Amino acid sequence: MAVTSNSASDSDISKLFKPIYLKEVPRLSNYVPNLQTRPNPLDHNPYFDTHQLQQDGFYLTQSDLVLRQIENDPSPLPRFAYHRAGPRKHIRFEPSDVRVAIVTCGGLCPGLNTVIRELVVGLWHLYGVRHILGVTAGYRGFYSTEPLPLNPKLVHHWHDVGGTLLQTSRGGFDLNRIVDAIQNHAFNQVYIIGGDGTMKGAVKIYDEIRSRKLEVAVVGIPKTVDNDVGIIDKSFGFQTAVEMAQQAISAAHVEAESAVNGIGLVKLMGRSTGHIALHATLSSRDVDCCLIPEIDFYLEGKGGLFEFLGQRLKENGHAVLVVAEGAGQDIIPRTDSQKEERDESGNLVFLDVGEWLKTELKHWWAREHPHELFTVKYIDPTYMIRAVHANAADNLYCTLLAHSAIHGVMAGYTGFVTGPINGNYAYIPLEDVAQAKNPVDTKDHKWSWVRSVTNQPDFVRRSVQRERAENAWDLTRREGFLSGKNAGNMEEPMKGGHQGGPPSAT
Ligand SMILES: Nc1ncnc2c1ncn2[C@@H]1O[C@H](COP(=O)(O)OP(=O)(O)OP(=O)(O)O)[C@@H](O)[C@H]1O
Ligand SMILES: O=P(O)(O)OC[C@H]1O[C@](O)(CO)[C@@H](O)[C@@H]1O
Ligand SMILES: [Mg+2]
Repeated sequence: MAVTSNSASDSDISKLFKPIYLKEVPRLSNYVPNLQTRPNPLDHNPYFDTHQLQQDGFYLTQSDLVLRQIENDPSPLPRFAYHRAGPRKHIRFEPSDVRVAIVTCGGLCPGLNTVIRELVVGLWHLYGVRHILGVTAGYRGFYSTEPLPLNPKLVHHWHDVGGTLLQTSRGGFDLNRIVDAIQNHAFNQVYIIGGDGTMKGAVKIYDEIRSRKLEVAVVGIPKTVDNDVGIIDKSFGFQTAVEMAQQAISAAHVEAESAVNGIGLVKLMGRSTGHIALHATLSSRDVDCCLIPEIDFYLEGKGGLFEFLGQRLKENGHAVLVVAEGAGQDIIPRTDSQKEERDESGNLVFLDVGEWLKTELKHWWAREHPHELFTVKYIDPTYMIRAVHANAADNLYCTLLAHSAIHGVMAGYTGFVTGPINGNYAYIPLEDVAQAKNPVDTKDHKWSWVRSVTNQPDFVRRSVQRERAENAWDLTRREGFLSGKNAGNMEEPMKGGHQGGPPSAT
């Protein structure tokens, strides 16, 4: 179909479109010689209309693609396409030979049990696989515990339960012992469900399996309540977490409104990204200020948080403040040992930004208005937003994810991740997903929308000014060193540990 326009000829329009590059996903046949091809057992599945299966369109082919960038903007960045997820006419595994391992790693996320359930049920009923084992307690479970045999009857109610009934853990990634265990148990399909760290581990497992030339397919199913995995539209469990966060915000609002000069402070999960805080703020509309890791903020002085909250208290008598756990970590004073503290997976242990803000708010008020009533009600729902079962939308999402993963693996894809891109499920190279991050884009309209809803200060401009001030300081210092002048007299610029005053250059 030709694209037409009133202002340009067809050929002019076609020149506007940038080329599209296909992101190929590895296949077992790339390194396993003489891999057999078999008809898909769905051909004879009583639940599928066999006549319809023979029609074009049910089985997906190499030409079924999903575009990552559906808008055609003038930026020089290339556009990418991925193979669409779904059943293929031919598969690469004999179902009776399949031995499946399913593992969950990292923090909890609503929907984990749904994904496990749907993997088991899908493998069993769609492809007739009977050897399905759950590796317990995360990566370390491969070499430290006996796997748990799974079947549809056992997992029947799992989608109704929060957490992961296979258990999870952080740390314990011992590559050789994991791949040895995969060999010893004769697993030939490994389904790895986890977040960014888990996906990095999955890449290493896939590389090792490939270098040992094992006939083992590896698929990653991205899980993260923080929504910090890139390329895919959003991760499962995220919507449920945002919904749960509403309850905390609503309680904070009630508490704040019922007090004289009341501040309701809610801390929400979000280690390096503020998606939960941002989405909860936009959907709640009770929030006066939202602080996320992607935006620097400061407390005192012109344009600071205190000035803004003071104004809100004057106007409305109360204010609600939502803060993502990773926000402000660079300005909370910490000891040297706190600077080094890491969890078992190597993630930096954060200080409680909510507790810190609560204390600072109280000090500020006592200083500025010593004779006026003031209350801060701090709500930290932490695990309550993720230790629940998935809502309806996430349950459906988890089911489609699990089935997409199964179809891809049975077709012989490996080293891949499945997830929705622009609403269509796709197969994406594992390595790409392990590297991709998904920070909140503070330059796009969604963040502007947050600011228009809250009217909070433009910390962006301030932080840019601070950056400029620091760069200017660096330049001066370098020049000082080069010219040998004043080098020893320079003071350090304001960094972590200060009380959040505005940059001196402002
Ligand atoms: N770079 C890495 N290489 C290999 N394994 C890793 C790497 N990073 C993390 N892992 C392993 O992946 C597992 C999960 O990692 P982590 O605890 O960081 O959670 P995650 O998958 O990022 O999930 P989330 O952060 O959403 O809770 C752990 O067993 C950890 O040892
Ligand atoms: O206390 P845990 O289980 O390590 O998990 C906490 C972390 O997990 C996450 O939910 C996901 O990474 C983060 O938001 C949070 O920092
Ligand atoms: Mg992580």
